[in-house]
Amino acid sequence: MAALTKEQANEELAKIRPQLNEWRDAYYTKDAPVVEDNVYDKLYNRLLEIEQQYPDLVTSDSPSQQVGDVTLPDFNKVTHDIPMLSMGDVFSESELAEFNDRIEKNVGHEVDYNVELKIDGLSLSLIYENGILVQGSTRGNGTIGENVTENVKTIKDIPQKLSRPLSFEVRGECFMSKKEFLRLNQERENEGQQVFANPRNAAAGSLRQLDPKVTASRKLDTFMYTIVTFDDLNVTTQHEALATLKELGFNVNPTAQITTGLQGVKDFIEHYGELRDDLDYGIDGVVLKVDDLATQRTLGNTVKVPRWEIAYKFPPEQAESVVHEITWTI
Ligand SMILES: CC(C)(CNC(=O)c1ccc(Oc2ccccc2)cc1)c1ccc2c(N)nc(N)nc2n1
Repeated sequence: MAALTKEQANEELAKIRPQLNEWRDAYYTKDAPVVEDNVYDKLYNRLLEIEQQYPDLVTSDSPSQQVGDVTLPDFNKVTHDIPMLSMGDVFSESELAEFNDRIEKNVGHEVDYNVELKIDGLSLSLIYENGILVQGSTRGNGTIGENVTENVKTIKDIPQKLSRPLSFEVRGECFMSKKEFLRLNQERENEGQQVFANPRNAAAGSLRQLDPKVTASRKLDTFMYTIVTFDDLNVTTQHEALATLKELGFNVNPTAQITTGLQGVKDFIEHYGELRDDLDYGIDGVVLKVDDLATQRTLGNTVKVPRWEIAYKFPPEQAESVVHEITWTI
């Protein structure tokens, strides 16, 4: 970044902070985005860049100090003993290479990555006691989320009773398929109701419902991707964790692959960048996770994001008709 004087940094931050806070409030509390994710992400990364250069300019109301959604006042709140982290994100292969270099320098050798599609939904935590689902919650701000247990019990691909009496927490993404999104919006249009802007907002608006019967009337799905406590499971890699989740009856996205170094990652990104419009669920990128869990623990996490994973973000999807026009024009 071109070096800013402290004065210039202060002026730019004074403009960026309220703009990001306004966009975030609309995105989380009203379930309706006012800008595309990549516009928000780019300005947010600019804020982080400047705050990194001048840490004493960070203010408590800066968006970098509040992670994730603001929980609505009318939901019971839950505290996440282990925070639900968000993800650092990159937009180019050169930034991917920088991430990989940082990892290899830190651990001293090449690492395997488990590469996964980044599902464009909302993060969900499920807690089981002796194999029984006892709590479902949203990420909220990462530490305090919303209790949506009764709503989660209406989601058909979430097991209410596991095949083994395990007591643990699992996390994943709750999403609405494109097919269900179109059906729901058609129904709302027929009833003269406001339609949802995109499947992510439709999923958020359906899960964060005070009336579980409304949630039950919407077809929500999940892809689970994290077992938070591994002690009583002999799982040593992220890839094994996904296989264990599937074996226990959770819905797991079938595309995850282990790759060594970056070439496999780039192939995965190219492959699913092309397949994206044909998938029945929204993806907004690809997530690289250091596959070995002990290495993940060595690398640790910052306050907001794990150091051992990164999200490579795709450009925003556009309405089908617009994409065809642009293709023919080119
Ligand atoms: C990686 C993680 C951020 C989950 N992981 C965590 O939330 C998490 C939480 C505490 C962790 O460790 C801690 C333990 C104790 C204290 C603090 C952190 C580690 C990871 C994430 C988030 C969104 C994802 C998404 N949309 N799609 C896919 N495919 N994967 C995703 N993965």
